[in-house]
Amino acid sequence: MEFLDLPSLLSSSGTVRLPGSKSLSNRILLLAALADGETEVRDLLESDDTARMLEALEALGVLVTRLGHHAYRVKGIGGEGAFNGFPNKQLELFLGNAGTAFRPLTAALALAGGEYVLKGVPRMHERPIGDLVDGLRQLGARIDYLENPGFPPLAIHAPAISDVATVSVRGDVSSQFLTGLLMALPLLDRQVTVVVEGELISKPYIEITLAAMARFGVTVQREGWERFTVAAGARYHSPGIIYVEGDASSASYFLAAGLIGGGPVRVEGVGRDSVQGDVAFAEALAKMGARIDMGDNWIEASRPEGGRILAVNMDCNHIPDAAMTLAVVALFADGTTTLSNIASWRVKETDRIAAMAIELRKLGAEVEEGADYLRVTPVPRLQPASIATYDDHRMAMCFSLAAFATPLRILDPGCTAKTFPDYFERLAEVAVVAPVIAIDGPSASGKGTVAARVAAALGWDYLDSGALYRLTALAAQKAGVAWDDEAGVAALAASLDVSFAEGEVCLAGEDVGDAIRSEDISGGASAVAALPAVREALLFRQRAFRVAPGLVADGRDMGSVVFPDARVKVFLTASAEVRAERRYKQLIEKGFSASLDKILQELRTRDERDSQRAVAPLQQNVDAQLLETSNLTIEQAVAQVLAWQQACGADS
Ligand SMILES: O=C(O)C1=C[C@@H](OP(=O)(O)O)[C@@H](O)[C@H](O)C1
Ligand SMILES: C=C(OP(=O)(O)O)C(=O)O
Repeated sequence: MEFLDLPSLLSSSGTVRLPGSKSLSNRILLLAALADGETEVRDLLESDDTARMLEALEALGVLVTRLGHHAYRVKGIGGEGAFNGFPNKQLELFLGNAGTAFRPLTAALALAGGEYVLKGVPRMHERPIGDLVDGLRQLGARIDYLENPGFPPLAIHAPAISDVATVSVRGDVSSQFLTGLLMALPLLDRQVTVVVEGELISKPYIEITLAAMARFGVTVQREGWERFTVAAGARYHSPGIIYVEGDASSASYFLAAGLIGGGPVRVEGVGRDSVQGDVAFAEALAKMGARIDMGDNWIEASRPEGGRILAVNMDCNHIPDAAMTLAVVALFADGTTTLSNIASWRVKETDRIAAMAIELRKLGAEVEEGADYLRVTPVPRLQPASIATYDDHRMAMCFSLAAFATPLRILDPGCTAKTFPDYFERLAEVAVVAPVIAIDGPSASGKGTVAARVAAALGWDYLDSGALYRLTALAAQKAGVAWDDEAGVAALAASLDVSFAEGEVCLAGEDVGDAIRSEDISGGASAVAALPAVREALLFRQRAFRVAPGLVADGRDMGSVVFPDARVKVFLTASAEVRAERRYKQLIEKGFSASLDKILQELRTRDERDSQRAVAPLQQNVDAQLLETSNLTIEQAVAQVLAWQQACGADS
């Protein structure tokens, strides 16, 4: 599985231009398709969810022209006279996991006339749609469930339109059912009132629907949240050019980064004037201690000097998507945070209450999960973990913020494509990562000594990566896990409790420097090194050393594979003769007998093998500084690395 390893994040600041709002993009595309005239949609979100809507509209016969720079021209199919439906009347459509495509298109196609099959990804087939179908059937729609009653996939047939004037729809599972009905009603050309049954959830999304319909010339009469009436003769008319606001839910990750990492972090594209309910996330964040500044089209979040992050009890029904971000902010709070009235989380991209609880616990937090709430109690030190994302873009995005507390691995990071394909690139622009100095070099070059001393001088952590396979073999032996038990050894490798200092290698607090050099463990090291899952786990374990204030790592592939983004990369070497002499002196000092000639011979053979091997051959990378230490003392070599580090700036 694809993964992305995030190092510890130290601080945040900067500005992010938000991608277009998913909720607005898909509504505007559908309304533009149903309207008369051409609509130029600017700043459209380009992501999986909007791609599904665009594909569907084009398959239905709507002419869409891509103008570039997130602009699209949609030629509406509306016009004078009765609505005749879409040009293509018999189709199977695949709508992925896009609720904002599936629900509104179900309603529009059920009333438009035609034979359609609507499908999605397996998870979409577990997301309810029965309340919408029930509402549409009252109007005469003919819809069959192809698998489980109440769930997609659906077969839609030409309707036998009834003349009822009032229909009811349940609003307590998803507001998208009411949205879908309202958007489709102008196709009927007569007055219909929708009565909402049950407490409507996610209310601000209905405001988005009403605002979008209004931009296309249809005003819905409403009585609070209970009754909505679309008048006879209501028709969608193109507004000509329409701009899509930035996505307020996507803004939540950056605003939260502003609070957790200090900020200020500014998002552009939404602000005071937004029609999206998720701008209320800013208020929620303010309750947790953020300083929020807002303009017409921007919001900025920061942490006041010396400010703490405060635990809250909050009803999050009005911000179901952005509230997931609060659950991760809660990891940094000064007590227990409770997010309530979020039952709808259970029927979204995944069961988000369950998924959130499982993944937060992996980091060490204490979590209580209820039918419609989540309670998070943080711990002083979070632990590195591999975070599963359940094909849920928001799981990937909100958990990235936990990197302000610990390095972590995000599994399947590509799932952000649902609404935010380049999320992690944007995050990298506003987050400062823990610095790392990567020192690679041949054996006996003295890189370990230099690296450990540089780390001590800077007060940073030190990683002797060369010892890790040996340590894994030893840890497995101690735990009674066989060296060929791939999953067992990988699990141990991922959570190896090791620490390094000059001349010392500790496993669970015990110095095992000599134990890992035994012949037995050497054999174990090569056995476990052959297991792919162990290699992957150790890659993460190495990266998990990258914590504040910084890391000095030595090995053979530190700069090329493990920390390719290290700002200071050093290739530390010395002539084979000098290295042989250093090794010889070391052995003699320890009381071993040794032959200089033999050591030299062995070193040459090893150098040859290391530089010839196919995987990560030992060589100086183009971006590494050469530190030739044949004529340098250890102190001089250390001073040189420190000078390079300083030249990179204090935050490198
Ligand atoms: O109408 C919309 O654009 C949305 C409504 C909300 O769903 P529910 O009404 O199902 O809570 C929200 O979670 C979803 O991401 C988008
Ligand atoms: C619930 C979400 O999506 P959908 O539009 O598919 O309902 C979401 O984006 O968090």
